Amino acid sequence: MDERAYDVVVVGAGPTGENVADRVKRGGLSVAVVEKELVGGECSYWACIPSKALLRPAAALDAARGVAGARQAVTGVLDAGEVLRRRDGFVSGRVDTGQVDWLRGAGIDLVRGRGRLTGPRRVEVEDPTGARTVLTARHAVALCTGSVPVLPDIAGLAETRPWTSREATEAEKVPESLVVIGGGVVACELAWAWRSLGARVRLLVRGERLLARNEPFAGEHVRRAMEEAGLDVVTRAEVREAVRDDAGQVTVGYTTPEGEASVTAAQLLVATGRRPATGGVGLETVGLDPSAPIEVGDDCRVDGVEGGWLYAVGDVNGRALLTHMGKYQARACGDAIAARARGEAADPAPWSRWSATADHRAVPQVVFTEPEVAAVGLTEEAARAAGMDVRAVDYDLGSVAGATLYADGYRGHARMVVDERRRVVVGCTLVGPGVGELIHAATVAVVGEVPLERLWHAVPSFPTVSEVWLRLLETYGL
Ligand SMILES: Cc1cc2nc3c(=O)[nH]c(=O)nc-3n(C[C@H](O)[C@H](O)[C@H](O)COP(=O)(O)OP(=O)(O)OC[C@H]3O[C@@H](n4cnc5c(N)ncnc54)[C@H](O)[C@@H]3O)c2cc1C
Ligand SMILES: NC(=O)c1ccc[n+]([C@@H]2O[C@H](COP(=O)([O-])OP(=O)(O)OC[C@H]3O[C@@H](n4cnc5c(N)ncnc54)[C@H](O)[C@@H]3O)[C@@H](O)[C@H]2O)c1
Repeated sequence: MDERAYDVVVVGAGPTGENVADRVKRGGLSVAVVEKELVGGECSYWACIPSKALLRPAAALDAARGVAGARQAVTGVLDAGEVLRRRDGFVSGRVDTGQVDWLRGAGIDLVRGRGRLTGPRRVEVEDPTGARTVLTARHAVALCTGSVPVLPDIAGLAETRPWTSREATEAEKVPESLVVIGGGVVACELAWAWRSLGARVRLLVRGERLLARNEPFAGEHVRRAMEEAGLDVVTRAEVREAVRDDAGQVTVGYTTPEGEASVTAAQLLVATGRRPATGGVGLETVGLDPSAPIEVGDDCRVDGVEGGWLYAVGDVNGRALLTHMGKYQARACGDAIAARARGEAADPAPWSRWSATADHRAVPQVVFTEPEVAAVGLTEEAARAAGMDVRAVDYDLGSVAGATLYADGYRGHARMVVDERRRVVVGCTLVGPGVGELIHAATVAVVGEVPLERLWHAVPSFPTVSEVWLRLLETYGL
């Protein structure tokens, strides 16, 4: 068996693994990345990139339709074939040559195959032909294996061969109709995308509202827009069973407080969450329980491993399932590995460069529905649950001058959550067309713990939608 030694071995070449490898290489260490599928990971080929490519044309069309004068120039509907072709361009035919070239250029070795820990600092890789290579790591192994979709235990569901986010982002044809189980980000974005391309869509949501992790008004705005677009949203729906008939149609039976109901469609998408991809990675060979979540510190070093050489970074540690947060963790972790290899302690104290501190209080996220939902930090409810004395300040985004210019009849809402003891912003949620590009200002305020009195001097330009900051501060009482 081929055996090679490196300073660092990274398992998984998604955005997280690529960034860990990049940082340790910049830190002067040799590094190999193991990848079983495509360099670039889920994000590049079946998640962020193709889903946003599917959603962007509808947003562009809505933007034009929202402005008198431009509206009259838009007389047709989306060209679904062109949208799918554009999406295909972004995933490069699911060939990873470009990303492999980047790895090579950065001096990072790629080992294709499935990686598995077989003991301390040891990773065995099996390639598709069955050939095995052993990689040993002088300093660290970083598991960056991502996450996999969860299929709930519903009678008949697996036999219907439902779409997960993979099939829903790579489909080559618009289904005539689609049932979606779930009310989170994947469900909302992909329901919206396929509706915009012409599918009849029904969303079956178990809870009371869409996007339940966000401020309640976020889901309410999105639901209203969906219903206006002819998308059917059923809340408090408990799915009982699913069956696909000989003609290929899927029927899903569900129960609501009003009674039993069913829906038949050409396709079914299950979007009920994701779990860390820890299956078969050999955690038991290094003394960890493979059925338990991997516990890590803020430098992503795994707790309970003798010698402290194992790290778990990105989706696999379950801290914040977002590409930008995986990359952020990768920068902290990669720099910590490189510093420790130089003999430095690299203490992951809060806000040090070796700590992913923002994971706890300042995770930004944009949901690319129409309206968009952009949020960072804590919701009012989460802040109260954390024991903070907070005040939520609300403002109708549609009455900001910049918003009225941006779109006729602009509808949106903003909430700023203020920690009253420290008089700093701990959370912000914006809902409305184009708000995704506004959220970074809030992220800076939250991470910087900027006192409101100083924030007052951050003057937003007139007439931009960002003037909502002035209005929020005035509403607060400044
Ligand atoms: C539909 C959808 C849309 C999304 N949209 C967004 C978005 O707009 N913005 C955002 O920030 N996040 C988004 N996300 C989340 C984002 O995709 C993930 O947070 C991100 O991909 C995590 O990166 P990662 O590198 O940790 O894992 P992944 O991207 O999953 O990469 C893990 C890699 O490890 C490889 N691997 C796994 N096991 C092994 C093994 N044993 N050996 C070798 N290789 C292995 C896999 O093949 C894969 O390439 C979306 C997710 C979904 C499902
Ligand atoms: N734009 C973005 O940033 C973006 C886009 C897509 C995905 N993501 C990330 O991917 C991750 C996964 O997204 P997701 O939407 O799959 O997960 P999620 O956890 O956000 O939502 C899961 C949904 O499924 C429902 N659900 C769970 N079990 C169910 C069951 N048995 N029956 C019916 N409904 C059930 C939940 O109530 C919830 O509505 C998220 O953490 C998100 O951060 C991000």
